[in-house]
Amino acid sequence: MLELVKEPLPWTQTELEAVLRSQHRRYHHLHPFHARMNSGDLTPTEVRRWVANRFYYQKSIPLKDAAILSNCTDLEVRREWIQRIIDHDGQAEGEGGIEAWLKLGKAVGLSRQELLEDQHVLPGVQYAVDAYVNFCRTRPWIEAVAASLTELFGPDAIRVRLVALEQHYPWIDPAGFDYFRARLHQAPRDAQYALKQVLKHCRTRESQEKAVQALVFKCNLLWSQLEAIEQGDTRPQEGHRE
Ligand SMILES: O=C(O)c1cc(C(=O)O)c2c(n1)C(=O)C(=O)c1cc(C(=O)O)[nH]c1-2
Repeated sequence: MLELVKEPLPWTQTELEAVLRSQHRRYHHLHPFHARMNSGDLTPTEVRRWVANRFYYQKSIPLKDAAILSNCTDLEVRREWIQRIIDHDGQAEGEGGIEAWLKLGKAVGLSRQELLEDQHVLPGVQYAVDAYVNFCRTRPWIEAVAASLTELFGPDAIRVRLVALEQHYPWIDPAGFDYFRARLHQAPRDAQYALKQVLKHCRTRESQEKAVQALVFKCNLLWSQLEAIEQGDTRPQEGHRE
């Protein structure tokens, strides 16, 4: 007898948005490392480890956005999305988010060279971030757009972090915090645009579930990144090898 396989009904846009927003529970603001950062308990070594390793994420963001552009067949989306690359790279020397993160590096005692040469990048961070770039290179562009939706949750976390850094870490030059201030207006704009695209393009239940999976994947990357940073370098140090 022929059995009809019932496709699950698509979610409405409101339902899809609610499922996407509910992934907040997986976001890295809940990680113990961020909790310790916000209560002022990180040592200078741990702050530097975080800044140096997050720089690897920051500098990979334009690579993943360029990958999205290269896969995106929609001219209007490309026209908007390109702004993200400009925000990070700037349009001239001394501009852009990557430069601002280098300034944060300087404020915590890390040289440009140390950051640009990945001198302190942990294997776990490198693998996690590279997996995100690879995801955006190989998956349909709308899934990569969905993965960027962690930025729906970012501004609240950054607001709390900014106050905590200024309050608990007086040894950091506050000029280093400009990066976070810029993200407070860039991230909501970016997240709203990305959400609009996902709601518009993901109309079947299958594509909607793929979008949610992409967001979960991205939350897991951010979580793994902090796990590695929390753990620190467990490799044998130079001179201690057999
Ligand atoms: O500091 C943070 O907690 C945080 C989180 C995220 C995020 O949620 O992915 C981003 C950023 N910062 C950020 O600075 C940034 O440029 C950025 C780009 C993206 C993205 O996936 O397109 N996420 C984030």
